[in-house]
Amino acid sequence: MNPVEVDAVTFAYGDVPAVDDVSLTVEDGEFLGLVGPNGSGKSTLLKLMLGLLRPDRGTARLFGEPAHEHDDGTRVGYVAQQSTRAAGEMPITVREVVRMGRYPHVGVGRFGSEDRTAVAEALETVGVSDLADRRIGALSGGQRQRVFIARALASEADLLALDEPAVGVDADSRAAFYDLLADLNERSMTVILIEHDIGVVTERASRIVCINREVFFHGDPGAFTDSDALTDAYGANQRTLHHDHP
Ligand SMILES: Nc1ncnc2c1ncn2[C@@H]1O[C@H](COP(=O)(O)OP(=O)(O)OP(=O)(O)O)[C@@H](O)[C@H]1O
Repeated sequence: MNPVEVDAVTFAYGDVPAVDDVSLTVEDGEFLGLVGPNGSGKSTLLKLMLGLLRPDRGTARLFGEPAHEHDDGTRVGYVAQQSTRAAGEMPITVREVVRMGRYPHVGVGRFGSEDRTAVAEALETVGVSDLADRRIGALSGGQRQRVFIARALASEADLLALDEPAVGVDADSRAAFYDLLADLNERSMTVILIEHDIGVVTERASRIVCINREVFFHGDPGAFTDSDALTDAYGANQRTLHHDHP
Protein backbone atom coordinates (compact mmCIF):
# COMPACT_ATOMS: atom_id res chain seq x y z
CA MET A 1 0.00 0.00 0.00
CA ASN A 2 1.33 3.43 -0.88
CA PRO A 3 2.02 5.62 2.17
CA VAL A 4 0.70 8.72 0.40
CA GLU A 5 -1.65 9.31 -2.51
CA VAL A 6 -2.90 12.76 -3.34
CA ASP A 7 -5.18 13.24 -6.28
CA ALA A 8 -5.98 16.63 -7.86
CA VAL A 9 -5.55 18.40 -4.55
CA THR A 10 -6.23 22.12 -4.34
CA PHE A 11 -5.98 24.29 -1.24
CA ALA A 12 -6.18 28.02 -0.44
CA TYR A 13 -5.85 29.90 2.84
CA GLY A 14 -8.95 32.06 2.44
CA ASP A 15 -8.26 33.79 -0.87
CA VAL A 16 -4.52 32.98 -0.85
CA PRO A 17 -4.04 29.99 -3.17
CA ALA A 18 -1.30 27.64 -1.97
CA VAL A 19 -1.63 24.31 -3.82
CA ASP A 20 -3.27 23.90 -7.20
CA ASP A 21 -4.37 20.58 -8.67
CA VAL A 22 -1.47 18.46 -7.41
CA SER A 23 -1.48 14.70 -7.88
CA LEU A 24 1.28 12.66 -6.37
CA THR A 25 2.05 9.21 -5.02
CA VAL A 26 4.72 8.41 -2.48
CA GLU A 27 5.64 4.75 -2.70
CA ASP A 28 6.67 2.52 0.13
CA GLY A 29 10.40 2.84 0.82
CA GLU A 30 11.10 5.85 -1.33
CA PHE A 31 12.97 9.01 -0.37
CA LEU A 32 11.07 11.91 -1.85
CA GLY A 33 12.63 15.36 -1.97
CA LEU A 34 10.06 18.15 -2.15
CA VAL A 35 11.55 21.37 -3.48
CA GLY A 36 10.37 24.74 -4.78
CA PRO A 37 10.81 28.45 -4.10
CA ASN A 38 9.75 30.20 -0.90
CA GLY A 39 5.99 30.32 -0.53
CA SER A 40 5.47 27.74 -3.29
CA GLY A 41 3.20 25.54 -1.18
CA LYS A 42 5.62 22.85 0.01
CA SER A 43 4.62 22.93 3.69
CA THR A 44 0.97 23.14 2.72
CA LEU A 45 1.25 20.14 0.40
CA LEU A 46 2.98 18.14 3.14
CA LYS A 47 0.23 19.01 5.62
CA LEU A 48 -2.38 17.95 3.05
CA MET A 49 -0.55 14.65 2.56
CA LEU A 50 -0.52 14.04 6.31
CA GLY A 51 -4.14 15.08 6.85
CA LEU A 52 -3.23 18.11 8.95
CA LEU A 53 -5.12 20.23 6.42
CA ARG A 54 -8.12 19.15 4.37
CA PRO A 55 -8.10 19.88 0.65
CA ASP A 56 -10.67 22.27 -0.83
CA ARG A 57 -10.81 19.93 -3.82
CA GLY A 58 -9.34 16.53 -4.55
CA THR A 59 -8.42 13.71 -2.17
CA ALA A 60 -5.50 12.84 0.07
CA ARG A 61 -4.95 9.31 1.35
CA LEU A 62 -2.47 8.17 3.97
CA PHE A 63 -1.78 4.43 4.13
CA GLY A 64 -4.98 3.89 2.18
CA GLU A 65 -7.30 5.91 4.44
CA PRO A 66 -8.56 9.47 4.00
CA ALA A 67 -5.56 11.40 5.38
CA HIS A 68 -7.55 13.51 7.85
CA GLU A 69 -8.92 10.34 9.47
CA HIS A 70 -5.44 9.02 10.14
CA ASP A 71 -4.98 10.57 13.55
CA ASP A 72 -3.88 7.73 15.77
CA GLY A 73 -0.32 8.99 16.01
CA THR A 74 1.24 5.84 14.59
CA ARG A 75 3.06 5.15 11.36
CA VAL A 76 3.92 8.79 10.68
CA GLY A 77 6.74 10.79 12.22
CA TYR A 78 6.36 14.48 11.36
CA VAL A 79 9.03 17.04 12.10
CA ALA A 80 7.45 20.42 11.43
CA GLN A 81 9.33 23.51 10.35
CA GLN A 82 11.17 25.06 13.32
CA SER A 83 9.85 22.41 15.68
CA THR A 84 13.32 21.40 16.81
CA ARG A 85 14.05 25.02 17.67
CA ALA A 86 10.79 25.40 19.59
CA ALA A 87 11.64 22.23 21.49
CA GLY A 88 14.60 24.03 22.97
CA GLU A 89 12.17 25.84 25.27
CA MET A 90 10.69 22.64 26.65
CA PRO A 91 11.84 21.76 30.19
CA ILE A 92 12.11 18.03 29.52
CA THR A 93 14.88 15.56 28.85
CA VAL A 94 15.85 13.90 25.62
CA ARG A 95 14.57 10.54 26.91
CA GLU A 96 11.20 12.09 27.75
CA VAL A 97 10.84 13.50 24.23
CA VAL A 98 11.56 10.08 22.75
CA ARG A 99 9.18 8.39 25.22
CA MET A 100 6.38 10.53 23.76
CA GLY A 101 6.73 8.43 20.63
CA ARG A 102 5.45 5.46 22.64
CA TYR A 103 2.27 7.13 23.89
CA PRO A 104 0.09 6.00 20.97
CA HIS A 105 1.15 2.42 21.75
CA VAL A 106 0.87 2.63 25.51
CA GLY A 107 -2.48 4.48 25.59
CA VAL A 108 -3.76 4.57 29.14
CA GLY A 109 -1.71 1.50 29.99
CA ARG A 110 1.63 1.34 31.73
CA PHE A 111 4.97 2.02 30.14
CA GLY A 112 6.43 -1.48 29.98
CA SER A 113 9.78 -3.06 29.20
CA GLU A 114 8.93 -3.26 25.50
CA ASP A 115 8.42 0.52 25.49
CA ARG A 116 11.67 1.11 27.36
CA THR A 117 13.51 -1.08 24.86
CA ALA A 118 11.97 0.80 21.92
CA VAL A 119 13.11 4.12 23.42
CA ALA A 120 16.63 2.84 24.12
CA GLU A 121 16.95 1.41 20.60
CA ALA A 122 15.72 4.63 19.00
CA LEU A 123 18.22 6.71 21.00
CA GLU A 124 20.98 4.29 19.98
CA THR A 125 20.04 4.30 16.27
CA VAL A 126 20.34 8.07 15.96
CA GLY A 127 23.45 8.20 18.16
CA VAL A 128 22.19 10.22 21.13
CA SER A 129 22.13 7.58 23.90
CA ASP A 130 24.79 9.43 25.88
CA LEU A 131 22.61 12.57 25.87
CA ALA A 132 19.43 10.85 27.06
CA ASP A 133 19.26 12.53 30.44
CA ARG A 134 20.11 16.02 29.25
CA ARG A 135 17.49 18.67 28.88
CA ILE A 136 16.49 18.97 25.22
CA GLY A 137 17.22 22.70 25.37
CA ALA A 138 20.85 21.96 26.24
CA LEU A 139 21.45 20.25 22.88
CA SER A 140 22.71 21.68 19.61
CA GLY A 141 20.29 22.04 16.70
CA GLY A 142 21.79 19.01 14.96
CA GLN A 143 21.46 16.85 18.07
CA ARG A 144 17.88 17.98 18.58
CA GLN A 145 16.88 16.89 15.09
CA ARG A 146 18.20 13.44 15.89
CA VAL A 147 16.06 13.33 19.01
CA PHE A 148 12.96 14.06 16.92
CA ILE A 149 13.89 11.28 14.54
CA ALA A 150 14.36 9.00 17.56
CA ARG A 151 10.86 9.91 18.72
CA ALA A 152 9.50 8.85 15.33
CA LEU A 153 11.49 5.61 15.45
CA ALA A 154 10.21 4.84 18.95
CA SER A 155 6.68 5.27 17.61
CA GLU A 156 7.48 2.63 14.96
CA ALA A 157 6.73 5.09 12.18
CA ASP A 158 6.91 3.82 8.62
CA LEU A 159 6.95 7.31 7.17
CA LEU A 160 9.14 10.23 8.18
CA ALA A 161 8.02 13.65 6.95
CA LEU A 162 10.42 16.51 7.56
CA ASP A 163 9.90 20.18 6.78
CA GLU A 164 13.27 21.91 6.43
CA PRO A 165 14.57 20.15 9.51
CA ALA A 166 18.11 21.49 9.30
CA VAL A 167 17.49 25.23 9.25
CA GLY A 168 20.12 26.94 11.40
CA VAL A 169 22.29 23.84 11.78
CA ASP A 170 25.98 23.93 10.84
CA ALA A 171 27.10 22.28 7.60
CA ASP A 172 28.84 19.23 9.15
CA SER A 173 25.92 18.35 11.42
CA ARG A 174 23.53 18.81 8.51
CA ALA A 175 25.47 16.42 6.31
CA ALA A 176 25.58 13.84 9.12
CA PHE A 177 21.86 14.26 9.72
CA TYR A 178 20.99 13.77 6.07
CA ASP A 179 23.24 10.71 5.95
CA LEU A 180 21.22 9.35 8.89
CA LEU A 181 18.01 9.90 6.90
CA ALA A 182 19.52 8.11 3.89
CA ASP A 183 20.56 5.27 6.21
CA LEU A 184 17.08 4.93 7.67
CA ASN A 185 15.66 5.00 4.17
CA GLU A 186 17.95 2.13 3.18
CA ARG A 187 16.50 0.25 6.14
CA SER A 188 13.03 0.64 4.56
CA MET A 189 11.80 3.90 6.10
CA THR A 190 9.82 6.03 3.65
CA VAL A 191 11.09 9.62 3.80
CA ILE A 192 9.57 12.89 2.57
CA LEU A 193 11.95 15.81 2.93
CA ILE A 194 11.28 19.47 2.23
CA GLU A 195 14.63 21.11 1.73
CA HIS A 196 15.74 24.35 0.12
CA ASP A 197 19.26 23.09 -0.52
CA ILE A 198 18.80 21.40 -3.89
CA GLY A 199 22.21 19.67 -3.70
CA VAL A 200 21.27 17.88 -0.49
CA VAL A 201 18.08 16.48 -1.94
CA THR A 202 19.33 15.53 -5.36
CA GLU A 203 22.22 13.62 -3.74
CA ARG A 204 20.07 11.60 -1.39
CA ALA A 205 16.49 11.42 -2.64
CA SER A 206 15.24 8.67 -4.93
CA ARG A 207 12.66 11.01 -6.46
CA ILE A 208 12.17 14.76 -6.68
CA VAL A 209 8.99 16.76 -6.81
CA CYS A 210 9.40 20.42 -7.64
CA ILE A 211 6.37 22.61 -7.11
CA ASN A 212 5.37 26.20 -7.39
CA ARG A 213 1.74 25.79 -6.43
CA GLU A 214 1.49 23.29 -9.31
CA VAL A 215 3.85 20.42 -10.03
CA PHE A 216 6.74 21.47 -12.31
CA PHE A 217 8.72 18.28 -12.11
CA HIS A 218 8.25 14.78 -10.78
CA GLY A 219 10.92 12.22 -11.43
CA ASP A 220 14.43 11.08 -10.66
CA PRO A 221 17.08 13.45 -9.36
CA GLY A 222 19.36 13.14 -12.38
CA ALA A 223 16.59 14.13 -14.77
CA PHE A 224 15.68 17.01 -12.47
CA THR A 225 19.21 18.40 -12.49
CA ASP A 226 19.29 18.19 -16.30
CA SER A 227 15.87 19.74 -16.74
CA ASP A 228 14.70 23.34 -16.83
CA ALA A 229 12.17 22.65 -14.10
CA LEU A 230 14.12 24.51 -11.49
CA THR A 231 14.44 27.71 -13.48
CA ASP A 232 10.86 27.39 -14.63
CA ALA A 233 9.52 26.93 -11.13
CA TYR A 234 11.71 29.56 -9.54
CA GLY A 235 11.20 32.03 -12.33
CA ALA A 236 7.50 31.44 -12.71
CA ASN A 237 5.09 34.26 -12.60
CA GLN A 238 2.41 32.14 -11.08
CA ARG A 239 -0.51 33.59 -13.02
CA THR A 240 1.16 33.28 -16.41
CA LEU A 241 2.66 29.84 -16.09
CA HIS A 242 3.77 28.15 -19.22
CA HIS A 243 5.30 24.72 -18.87
CA ASP A 244 5.27 21.27 -20.40
CA HIS A 245 5.66 19.16 -17.30
CA PRO A 246 2.79 17.02 -16.17
N1 LIG B 1 -1.52 29.86 7.89
C1 LIG B 1 -1.51 30.57 6.73
N2 LIG B 1 -2.44 31.53 6.51
C2 LIG B 1 -2.45 32.21 5.35
N3 LIG B 1 -1.60 32.00 4.34
C3 LIG B 1 -0.66 31.06 4.49
C4 LIG B 1 -0.56 30.29 5.71
N4 LIG B 1 0.46 29.42 5.58
C5 LIG B 1 0.98 29.63 4.35
N5 LIG B 1 0.32 30.61 3.70
C6 LIG B 1 0.56 31.09 2.32
O1 LIG B 1 0.40 29.98 1.45
C7 LIG B 1 1.40 29.97 0.45
C8 LIG B 1 2.20 28.67 0.53
O2 LIG B 1 2.90 28.63 1.77
P1 LIG B 1 3.76 27.40 2.24
O3 LIG B 1 4.22 27.68 3.64
O4 LIG B 1 3.03 26.14 1.99
O5 LIG B 1 5.00 27.48 1.24
P2 LIG B 1 6.47 26.86 1.35
O6 LIG B 1 6.84 26.47 -0.03
O7 LIG B 1 6.50 25.81 2.39
O8 LIG B 1 7.30 28.12 1.82
P3 LIG B 1 8.75 28.23 2.53
O9 LIG B 1 9.74 27.57 1.63
O10 LIG B 1 8.95 29.72 2.55
O11 LIG B 1 8.62 27.60 3.87
C9 LIG B 1 2.22 31.23 0.68
O12 LIG B 1 1.69 32.24 -0.15
C10 LIG B 1 1.99 31.54 2.13
O13 LIG B 1 2.14 32.91 2.37
